[in-house]
Amino acid sequence: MTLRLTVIGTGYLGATHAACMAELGFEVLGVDVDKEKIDSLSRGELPIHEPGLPELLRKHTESGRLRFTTSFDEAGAFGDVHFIAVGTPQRAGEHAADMTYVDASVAAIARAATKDSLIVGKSTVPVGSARRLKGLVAEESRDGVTVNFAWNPEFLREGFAVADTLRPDRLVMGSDSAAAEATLREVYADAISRDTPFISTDFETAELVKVAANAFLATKISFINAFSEVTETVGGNIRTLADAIGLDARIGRRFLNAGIGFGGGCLPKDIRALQARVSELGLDSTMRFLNEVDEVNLRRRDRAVYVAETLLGSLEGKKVAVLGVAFKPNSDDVRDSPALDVAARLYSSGADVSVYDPAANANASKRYPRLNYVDALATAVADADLVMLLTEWSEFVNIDPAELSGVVSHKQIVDGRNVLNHDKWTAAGWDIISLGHKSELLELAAAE
Ligand SMILES: NC(=O)c1ccc[n+]([C@@H]2O[C@H](COP(=O)([O-])OP(=O)(O)OC[C@H]3O[C@@H](n4cnc5c(N)ncnc54)[C@H](O)[C@@H]3O)[C@@H](O)[C@H]2O)c1
Ligand SMILES: O=c1ccn([C@@H]2O[C@H](COP(=O)(O)OP(=O)(O)O[C@H]3O[C@H](CO)[C@@H](O)[C@H](O)[C@H]3O)[C@@H](O)[C@H]2O)c(=O)[nH]1
Repeated sequence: MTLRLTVIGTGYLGATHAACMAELGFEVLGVDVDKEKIDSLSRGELPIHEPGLPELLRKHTESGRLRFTTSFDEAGAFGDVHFIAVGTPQRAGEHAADMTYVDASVAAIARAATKDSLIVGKSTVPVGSARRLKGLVAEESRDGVTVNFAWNPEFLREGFAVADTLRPDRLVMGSDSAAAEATLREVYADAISRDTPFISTDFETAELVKVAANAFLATKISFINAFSEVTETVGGNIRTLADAIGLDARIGRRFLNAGIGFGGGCLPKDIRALQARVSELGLDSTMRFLNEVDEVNLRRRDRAVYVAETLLGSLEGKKVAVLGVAFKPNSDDVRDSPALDVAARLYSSGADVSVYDPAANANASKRYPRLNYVDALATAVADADLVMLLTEWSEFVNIDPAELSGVVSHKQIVDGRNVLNHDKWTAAGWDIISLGHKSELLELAAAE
């Protein structure tokens, strides 16, 4: 009989996992404590922006293969495998991860399970959590019901979440049970049949693989961004530098795009949680370099604000058009978004900030309601003293500068993501300043 799956937590990760598992042929029940979200998903309406996901959600809610509930009792009676996909945000005022939601959801589903089943953690957690949670499951599960436990970290990227889930580049599971491994191999049979590497290991390795991957990616971005501080001072082309080192197969070109740095619901909080966890383990200096990774990253945002302030003399009363506030293109996610942070800081310094993002305006306006959100690029840039491209949506990368030329007050643009063609913009009479590049214009403005 085909396995029945539940996915507990139906946010960016859980909604994707649930719909993709339905696409693979499983009967799936999504569970969340957020009733509004569950109602929306039950109607086949996706409350987030994720390319390809609305179609899958509609298809499988219509077919009945994918349902949603707020009831753990229903989930406990239904599921053979329960995936945990709830949030592990940074604790307020601390670096450590908040495990409240994971603990609560694992305990709740262990209590509710009325048949032998497997709980599989997917959320990103501090090392040592899985072994502790396995103990919690043993305490909470009912007499006569065997509830097994495994850890299966998730590596999907927002914007590519569907493809990454249906065609992952690797599968990692931590467990101490052959039965748990056999069940997860059944869940992932489709990917395994295409020779996707399936790494079966212990709990600690599985948990660490996840945070190590994100720490490495964050380090790679801050590495190139640290060099961008050098090229901003001495000259040189940061993109050519990245291309040239990226051609060394040991280094690779991906994740060497300099700009305003990384954000989102994962990399920033995960490097901080990793540092906090190793400090708890008494290894205070082991991950100290991640402090620097974080610092370099945050300095990029300072740089973007500095460039705007310097070009405009003072921000007071100046009109700045911000293009993009999502933490990356093809997403509506503004968690720890560098772009939104910069926009908010420009506003705090007195600028009149017009924001246009193809998908993230609504989420951004919940966080910073005072910015002026508009629903078209042309409206955002109208009469602007300065245009700042902060998230590299293709709509912005492909702008024809001639089309904006008559619309703005001053033809000056800051490329916060290093994606615009300087020659094209300069030929159209624009002053263009890219983060990571030395600029005479900026030096002149700073000297004034
Ligand atoms: N977003 C990603 O791309 C991604 C990728 C890999 C791993 N992760 C990890 O996955 C986890 C979830 O991330 P996310 O971005 O989907 O977060 P999210 O905030 O979008 O979703 C979390 C969901 O969990 C729900 N929830 C909270 N407590 C619950 C409970 N007790 N029972 C049921 N539902 C509950 C919330 O209502 C919310 O809908 C995090 O640990 C994150 O680090 C995320
Ligand atoms: O060269 C680069 C690449 C990325 N970024 C920025 O880095 C952030 C993160 O980008 P990305 O990693 O593509 O997005 P996420 O969806 O947050 O995915 C990361 O975090 C997820 C949650 O843990 C993991 O599952 C993924 O594997 C991991 O890539 C974004 O702000 C990007 O703009 C750069 O500044 N330069």
